[in-house]
Order: sequence, then structure tokens, then C-alpha cells
Amino acid sequence: MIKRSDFPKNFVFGTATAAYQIEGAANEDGKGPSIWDIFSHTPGKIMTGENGDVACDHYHRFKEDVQLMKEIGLDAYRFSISWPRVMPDGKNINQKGVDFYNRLVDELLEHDITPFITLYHWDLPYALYEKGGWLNSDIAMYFRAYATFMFNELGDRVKHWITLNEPWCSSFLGYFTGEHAPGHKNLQEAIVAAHNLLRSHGHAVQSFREEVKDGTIGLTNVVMKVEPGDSRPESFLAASLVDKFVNAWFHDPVVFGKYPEEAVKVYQERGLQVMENDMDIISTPIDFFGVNYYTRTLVVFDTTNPLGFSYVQGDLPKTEMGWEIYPQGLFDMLVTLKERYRLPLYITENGMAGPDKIENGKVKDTYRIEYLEKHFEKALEAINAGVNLKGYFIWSLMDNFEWAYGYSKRFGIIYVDYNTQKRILKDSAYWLKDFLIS
Ligand SMILES: N#[N+]C[C@@H]1[C@@H](O)[C@H](O)[C@@H](O)[C@@H]2O[C@H]12
Repeated sequence: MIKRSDFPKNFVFGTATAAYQIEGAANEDGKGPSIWDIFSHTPGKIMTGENGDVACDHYHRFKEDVQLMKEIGLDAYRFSISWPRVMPDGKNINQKGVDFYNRLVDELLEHDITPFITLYHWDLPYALYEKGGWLNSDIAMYFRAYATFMFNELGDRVKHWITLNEPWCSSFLGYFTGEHAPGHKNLQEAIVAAHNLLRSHGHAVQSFREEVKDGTIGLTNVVMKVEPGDSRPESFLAASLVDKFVNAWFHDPVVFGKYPEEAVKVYQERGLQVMENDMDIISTPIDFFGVNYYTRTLVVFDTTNPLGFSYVQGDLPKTEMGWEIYPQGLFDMLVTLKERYRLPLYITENGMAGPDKIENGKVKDTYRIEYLEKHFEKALEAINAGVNLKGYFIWSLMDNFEWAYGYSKRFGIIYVDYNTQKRILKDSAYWLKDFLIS
């Protein structure tokens, strides 16, 4: 049985959340609307018709939530700043919003919990969307100004920062498939948005180097283990190409200052415009990559699809999201990232949605304990294989607004009764508490 003491002494275990998914107070104390406030109120966008207006009411209950983190024994807590809460129009300061994050950081530090901040976890100020959002190259300057303000405001106490969470999702789910805010369905826009997201990342890193001399900063990507869904050589080729578009596209430019060759030609024909200095800015050196790992992606050669491939379902046991449970993929991707980029890594998200039910005041999420144990084991295996893995953040601290799925998917180690806002530690939280002292 794996123990906490098997991990390096300074390895951090934490949980992760995001502002729009837990805070609520969507229109309170001067907060401006985000693209997710508008998207979630647009009929037909959220499977359950729900929105993040109240969510977990974390804005008002953060002290209770920090107390629960302490009770579990977490070393660290990864959360995001709501850009429109601190800058309602994307530019001018809302002091009440800033005050909330000062209070949250101070509460964490008072409980010996290390804060890790994500500057952007998808909730773009709607006012900036109206100016073109991620399609407007000026967005990088707005993001740099926001980042600089937050570094100056919290950088004396917060030493670990992530610029963006999953730019692949922000760009391709937000602008190509339309599943996420702002709900566009335009491949060219997705490509442009992805490039502007990475430019914004680079500008924030440049500012960080000037503002927070003793801190570390990185980028968090969703990392998918892409595998062929059948044994045809063409499917192996398809998997390799998809890997370039979903993984390498958001890692290579940040480290090497250039997009993957196999993909750039495809995107240049579909609107990618790289201006002079863009790649130098994007590849401003970072201190780590954040790795959000959930499952693998299976692709097969498919001439009936214009892209030449199709996604297929695997036959491994699945979570409530329909994602295969595939811990080996975590090990494989950690080693791949280490060998290709030679950077320290944090698992900034890993976890599962489960069929969590309250029975006699308890949630027997044995499946989640098993899931976490297996992924912890693979993380330790990666460390023993030479990966400089520095921490592991479980997604998520508590059940929350699961984007287009509303509140129907429960990822938390803490159960949230949304009718009463009561928090109930699931068996996985008690398991984690014991693990953290093992
Ligand atoms: N879906 N899902 C769960 C989880 C989502 O809730 C996070 O906000 C994202 O960063 C990432 O997609 C992973």
C-alpha cells in the first residue's frame, strides 16, 4: 500500500478548484460578468440548465472551506482568480474583489496551506469578449496588465503561479466545438485564440520575472495520452498527428519557441498568423509545466472524416464523464513530458466524477479512493523513473459547477448539498487524511 512517506519530503499534495466553478456571488460586490456568466445563462448551453450564480457559495464560505482543507491535512491549494471580479471591465480595479483574494490568501497562510494561483481558468471578462476577446491581439496587453496587478497585490505571499489553465480548452472548446464559452464554432478563430492565449501567457511570464523575484510560474495544459484505437499503421500515424495538435501545440512553443512542424502547416492554411517576436514572447522561460491528466484518447484512421481520423471509445472501466480509467497514461505522459521538455512538473489536476450518493450521512466513494491510489502509484513510479514531479493536486476539493454539465458531475472529495450548501467529507477525504500522515 502506497504511503505519503514514499514521496519526496518536499512533495506537495493539494486539491484544485476554479473561481467560476465554486465562488458564486456572480453579481456581488462589483464583480463584472464573465463569458461563462453569459454562456451559462444562454438556453441550451448547459446540459442541466444550471449556472454558476451561486455554485458552492465559496465567496461567502471560504473560511469554512479552508478549515476543511486543514482538517484533511492538505499542504497546498490551487485556485483561480476571477479576472472580472478584480477587473469588472477587464481593466479597472474593483477593490472589493481584490479584497476577497487577499482574505483567501491570508486564510490559507494562517492555516499553513500553500496557495497556488491560476490567473486564468476560462472566465474572461465579458467586456473584453466584446472587444474581440482572445481573437483580438490586444488581449495580451490586457492580460499582462491584469497579471502584473495580481503579482503586485499577492506576490509578497503567493510564490507559485500558473498563467493559464488548459489553453486547448479555452481555444478549441470555446471557439471550435462551441461546447464551452463563448460557444463559437470556427476553426480559424480557435487557432487565432490559441495563439493569443500563448502570447498572453508569455507576456505574463515576462512581467512575473520583474515583479516576483522569488516565485515560480508555469503553464497548465490538459495532457491527453493519445493512442491508436486499432492496429492499422494509419491509425498509429493518426494518433501521432493528433498528439501534435492537442499536446505538442501547447507545449513546444513555450519551450522551443516554435510550433510542431507537422501541425503548423495545417494551421497556417487556416488562419494562423505569427507576428515578429511572438515566439520569443511565448517561449519566455517558465519554471514548470502543470499537468492536468484524466484519461487517454483513442483515434483511428478514418477517410470518411475530413480530418482523416475519428475518436473511438475504449473498453476500460469509465468514470461518470465516460472517460476511461487509465493510470498508465499518467506515467507515460509524465515521462514523455520530462524527456521532451526537461522541466519540473506538477500534476495540477487529476480526479474522477463518480456516482456519489449520500447514504446515512456518508458518501462511500470507494471507487474514487481506488482511482486516486492507482494514480498516486503511477506518479510515484514516474518519480522513481527520474521525473522531477513536485506535487499532485486532486481535482477537486469539492463538488462544483462542471461547465457544460452543470452540477450533474461530482468530482469533489467533499460532497456539496447545493440545496443547503452543506459540505460532507466523502470517504475519499478521510482516506486522503490518513494517507497524508502515512
Ligand atoms: N471535465 N472536467 C473536470 C475538470 C474541469 O472541472 C476543470 O475546470 C478543467 O481544468 C479540466 O477539465 C477538467
